[in-house]
Amino acid sequence: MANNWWEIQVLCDPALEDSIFWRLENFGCRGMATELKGHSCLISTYLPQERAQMLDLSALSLLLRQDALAIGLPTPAMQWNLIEEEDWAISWKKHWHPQEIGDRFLIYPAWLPLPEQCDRLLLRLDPGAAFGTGAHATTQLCLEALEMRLGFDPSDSGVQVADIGCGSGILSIGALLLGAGKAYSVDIDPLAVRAARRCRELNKIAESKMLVKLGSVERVKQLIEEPVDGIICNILAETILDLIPEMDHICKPSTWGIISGVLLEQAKPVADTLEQHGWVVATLWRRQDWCCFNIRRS
Ligand SMILES: C[S@@+](CC[C@H](N)C(=O)[O-])C[C@H]1O[C@@H](n2cnc3c(N)ncnc32)[C@H](O)[C@@H]1O
Repeated sequence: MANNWWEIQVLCDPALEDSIFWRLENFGCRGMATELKGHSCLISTYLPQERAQMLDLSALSLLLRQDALAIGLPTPAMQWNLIEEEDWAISWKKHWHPQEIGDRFLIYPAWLPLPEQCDRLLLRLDPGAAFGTGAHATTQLCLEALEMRLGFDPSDSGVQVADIGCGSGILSIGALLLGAGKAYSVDIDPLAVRAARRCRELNKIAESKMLVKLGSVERVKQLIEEPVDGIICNILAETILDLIPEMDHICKPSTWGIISGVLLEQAKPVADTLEQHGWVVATLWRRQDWCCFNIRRS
């Protein structure tokens, strides 16, 4: 069976070679090689694609930068790309299976025949190259947080949510399946926008109920007629820190938020920034190295 691989390259100060090797090895990388490039060292290694998602690789890159900063060395530059001749979108389908998340959801690959019986909310996906299969801890935390928020009250049908960084649209679709009335789903990646529209169709959701647009918080601001009831945002902490001030423009005193994509060690600056912008962190959930903030306006 053919596999795709992440090819990871790190250009670093030679003094960092050992610690970077250690990090990469612990991450599950194989076949490491180094070569000198002028005064720098280029480490190349490979990781089976199913072992990591982009968010994990971004987190690894951040960790390498932090290691270097801690000992006063120049920060390394890490880049990665998928390699394999065959079309990986076809290849990874073989590895992706239905997955139960929380108490309510069954994430279900689009290409499988529908189950005859199912007592869960069937969330059908064909994310292609976009993030959001439900396999990542942060996506799971957000879906579970949505379960706590929605689905108990018939008035949820009036609830409007903004899904910032929607990827495949998994969280918007989850919110709508739980009873929310409308989702504004935005992403800066055109591939994600295409995938989210495809997944909207797969789940037979009307376009008017799930607006999928290229952009970010500012795009939601243009689309909405009134502030949203809920904000869902699963992006890396660095981006979230930039987006928090923007969120003020789309919320009202009763707006709640579900914020994830944050590594545990980044929780404090994110919590501080949220508080500075009028949010109260009601609960902080963790899974593996990741956390999810359940927030509300103060
Ligand atoms: C970790 S994925 C989350 C996907 C999906 N919401 C989930 O929970 O699985 C983050 C997504 O945010 C998008 N993104 C990154 N920066 C963004 C920004 N400033 N505004 C909107 N989307 C952004 C990326 O393109 C990516 O699709």
